[in-house]
Amino acid sequence: MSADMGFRTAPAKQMGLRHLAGALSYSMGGLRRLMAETAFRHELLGAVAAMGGLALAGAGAGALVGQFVLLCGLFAFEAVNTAIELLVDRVSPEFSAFAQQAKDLGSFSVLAMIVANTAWAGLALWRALAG
Ligand SMILES: Nc1ncnc2c1ncn2[C@@H]1O[C@H](COP(=O)(O)OP(=O)(O)OP(=O)(O)O)[C@@H](O)[C@H]1O
Repeated sequence: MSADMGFRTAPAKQMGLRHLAGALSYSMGGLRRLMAETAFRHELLGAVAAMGGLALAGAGAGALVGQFVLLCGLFAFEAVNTAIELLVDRVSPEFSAFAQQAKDLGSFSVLAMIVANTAWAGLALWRALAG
């Protein structure tokens, strides 16, 4: 059986700090998988531009933290959307209304976060430059 097919045995359950270290390591695996997505790499570039632009414009700590939190939300939604796409492609490789709706809903969740990030960045930049 191949590891690529997802047939590996699940690791044994850990407790305490080992559980925390395991969870961190699984999350880093998710991040590595997310880096393979073009959309996520574009969002990372946008994140650097937004945080860098706000810092250069002299935005306050509140504006920077707000942007950071919204960017974390965007990355989280992108990760969940990618997971949905993987599951849908596995469950319904053929055309189906279920697959289309599931993917389009995931896609909309990412779009909503992009709009929220853009609105925050625009307002914070305007306030920093005007004030
Ligand atoms: N199995 C399917 N059945 C029906 N519609 C699908 C199916 N797979 C994808 N679609 C639809 O086709 C469109 C494009 O989907 P696709 O997954 O290719 O999006 P994408 O953003 O290009 O994906 P990727 O993240 O791979 O670049 C979407 O509207 C999606 O809902």
